[in-house]
Amino acid sequence: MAPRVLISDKLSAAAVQIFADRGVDADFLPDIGKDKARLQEIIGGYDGLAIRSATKVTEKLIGAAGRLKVIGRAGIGVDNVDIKAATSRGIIVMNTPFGNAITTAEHALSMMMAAIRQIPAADASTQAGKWEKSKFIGRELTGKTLGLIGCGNIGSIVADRALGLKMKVIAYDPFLTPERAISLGVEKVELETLLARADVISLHTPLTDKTRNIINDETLAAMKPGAVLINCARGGLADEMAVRAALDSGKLGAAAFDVFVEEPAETNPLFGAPNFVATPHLGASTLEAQENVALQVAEQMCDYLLHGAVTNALNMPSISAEEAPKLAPFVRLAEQLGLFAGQLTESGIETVRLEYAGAVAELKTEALTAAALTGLLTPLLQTVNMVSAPALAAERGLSVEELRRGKRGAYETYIRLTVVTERQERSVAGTVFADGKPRIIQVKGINMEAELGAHMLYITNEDKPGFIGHLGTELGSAGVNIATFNLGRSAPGQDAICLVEVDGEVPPDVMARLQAVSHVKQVKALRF
Ligand SMILES: NC(=O)C1=CN([C@@H]2O[C@H](COP(=O)(O)OP(=O)(O)OC[C@H]3O[C@@H](n4cnc5c(N)ncnc54)[C@H](O)[C@@H]3O)[C@@H](O)[C@H]2O)C=CC1
Ligand SMILES: O=C(O)C(=O)COP(=O)(O)O
Repeated sequence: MAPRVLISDKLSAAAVQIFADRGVDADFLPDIGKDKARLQEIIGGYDGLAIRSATKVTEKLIGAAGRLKVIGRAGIGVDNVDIKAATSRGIIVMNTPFGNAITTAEHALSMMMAAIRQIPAADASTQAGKWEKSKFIGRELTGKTLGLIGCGNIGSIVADRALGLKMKVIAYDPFLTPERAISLGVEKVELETLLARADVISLHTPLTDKTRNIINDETLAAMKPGAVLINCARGGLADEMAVRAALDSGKLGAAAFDVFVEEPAETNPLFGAPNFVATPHLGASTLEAQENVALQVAEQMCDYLLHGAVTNALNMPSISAEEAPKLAPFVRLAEQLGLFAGQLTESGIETVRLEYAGAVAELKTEALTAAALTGLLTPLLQTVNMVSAPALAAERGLSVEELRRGKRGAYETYIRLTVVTERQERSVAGTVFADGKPRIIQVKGINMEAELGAHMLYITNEDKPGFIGHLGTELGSAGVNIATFNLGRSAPGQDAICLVEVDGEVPPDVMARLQAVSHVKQVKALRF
């Protein structure tokens, strides 16, 4: 059955076309994002949700989205998505980090010019028949200092264009490297310096706990008198009441905002303030940007839903369409190793160590570790997948170690998973043969070669004559058919392990009889 996607915001029709071309059923309901109740009712029927900023993907909505595998944001900001809730339900959240960056940078520059030359007010006055030439005296940008708070994708495009306008550009961004600052032609400064020196300040950070209200009474007081403030990033970066007061007092010469704490902003403390310019979250709204982000998000969502390829996800490492098929058998192996160890481990796991040897070490091992953790946590948790497993493991205080090494021993490539608990260390290793099927090649240091079926018996025993016959008789007389039988031992007469695939569940009374077979130490039924 084709995957189903809901487009719940106003995406360009280009997205609908991509979904259709690639064989994904897409329902284009661009107003439903704003109808929370209706969205909640229907979301359960979809594998993918494509959004812009109007749809709020809350924990409650995610709770009703039983089938959802991917949320695609046609744009940059994902503050309207509860990523933590999505992650713990195993849903990938992806965005399109570059498609609308130029357009948004251009909007920030338009807002800067509009504010500094009072274009909206001059326009209204002129069209009202007044000719107030002396009322609208502006300021020149050449030679002025632009202070960027946040110099990532959009901030650096703004910097490039502002340098073309002969402005001096300074930037406060803790993650901007000195080398990058030099190559952009901007001076990296601390926030206090930026506030003290900038004639125009433009915000280009995401909204986080650190950036919320970064523009407040205190930072406004530290600005130059008559400074101009631009916000085309996120409402909430500036305290709107404080900005209003600064405009009223003349401390701020002008401000131009595209984004507001509450959106849609039908009323706002800033509306009507002197020299204030507003647009309704238009930063990304050009034909070019909307086509870019719609095409990109639709392609990314199709790649994931149809082939398991992951691009621009915020809660999962990227896996290209080329890598996905190479990775798939190792994902299965890693998950089986995790399931194996998870079912055998009774006490609390402290550390999980994954060793990747040979060719597999060249693949996206982060994804394989996520698959191993999925298997490991499956016996403990109801729903877990590669997206949620790393976060769930971290929540449980599990320390995860990854080692990568060249080919070693008889196998071209293998994965070994070691689980360390308070009491013991237990390892299980496996490989993928040319047929693409995973095999277990070592359990607790004992070599063997076993394919894992749906129902397995894991038996530890002493390597003594008579054991196999006795075991076979018990299973046969209980009507349990043996599909495969694999043995390994540390040395003749020493510890041995037996992995038996059986054609169905083994009843508890038969398990008890197997446990009583001579030389058996432990019998455990495992499910894969
Ligand atoms: N108005 C609109 O329609 C649009 C708004 N946006 C918004 O623009 C903002 C920037 O987007 P991008 O440049 O693509 O993001 P980005 O992630 O490329 O850049 C953000 C920069 O902010 C910096 N940063 C993070 N925390 C900081 C802090 N505490 N202080 C100073 N800098 C900090 C980061 O180091 C990074 O360099 C986002 O909030 C995004 O949602 C994006 C597109 C359209
Ligand atoms: O991409 C972003 O972060 C934006 O803010 C654009 O929002 P929009 O898609 O126009 O609702």
